Amino acid sequence: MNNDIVLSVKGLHIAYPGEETKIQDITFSVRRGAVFGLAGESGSGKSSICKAILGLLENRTSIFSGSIRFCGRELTDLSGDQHRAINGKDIGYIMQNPMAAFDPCLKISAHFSETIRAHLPCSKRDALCLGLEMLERVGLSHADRMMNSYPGSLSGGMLQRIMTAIAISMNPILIIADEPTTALDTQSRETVLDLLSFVMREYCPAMLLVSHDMNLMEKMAEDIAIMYQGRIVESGSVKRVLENPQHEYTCQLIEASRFTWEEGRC
Ligand SMILES: Nc1ncnc2c1ncn2[C@@H]1O[C@H](COP(=O)(O)OP(=O)(O)OP(=O)(O)O)[C@@H](O)[C@H]1O
Repeated sequence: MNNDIVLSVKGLHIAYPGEETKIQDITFSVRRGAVFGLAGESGSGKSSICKAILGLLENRTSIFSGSIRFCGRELTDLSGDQHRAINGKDIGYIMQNPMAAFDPCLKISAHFSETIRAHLPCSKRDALCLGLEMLERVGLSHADRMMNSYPGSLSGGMLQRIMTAIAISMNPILIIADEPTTALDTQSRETVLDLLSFVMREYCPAMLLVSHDMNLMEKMAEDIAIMYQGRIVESGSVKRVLENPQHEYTCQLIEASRFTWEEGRC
């Protein structure tokens, strides 16, 4: 086994009965301390792959086969409880929509306390101390006040930072960041970019970064796979893919991302 490989996905197939798009033959690996980018059109299957890694695909509505190995351990054989022991601790998850990631009825302190105490045998007070430290680390001032706030009273950008703080509080081996810049304005995109760069510099996890945004990929990722209609149509180093794209869809993605950021800067 190559110890440098944290996540290895091989021959993954996912189908939703009745849905036309089938996710087929997905193979890639994520190295320790490196960012692997998964880019592609909407509906090509990126979130489904993340869900498969996290054990969140429902047997009732989806059929999947293939291998997903995390630090050498096969994940597709695990029970829900076994996944829950890994998710949030060894695998941190930064979701696409920060508003949807939080329970609106629970204060931020409860979100920290629940995640940390699910994995560490510590008191509520110790969990909150760790939470406060993490909020400061991701650059949020007034951490005390924030802990006492409900998600609805905070901006999307703040919630994204808090979600990142929760994700890194357990020092995960792998972080999955699913479309972290989608639907953000240019300035917020730059902030998320700084935040993810900070996470990589300080915590050095492996990261699976899912995005349409080739600018983000260029700045963050070493290697990339491009998905189109449920398949990986091109993969390689980000430098090679950007300089010499082989698939027509890759060219469109690069062009669209250039336009988006330029548009935002006007
Ligand atoms: N729970 C589900 N039940 C049925 N079909 C689903 C389900 N989840 C996803 N799909 C279908 O699977 C395909 C892939 O969806 P998925 O959300 O994984 O794509 P994506 O690349 O992440 O898209 P986006 O970038 O818009 O988030 C789509 O055709 C979608 O409609």
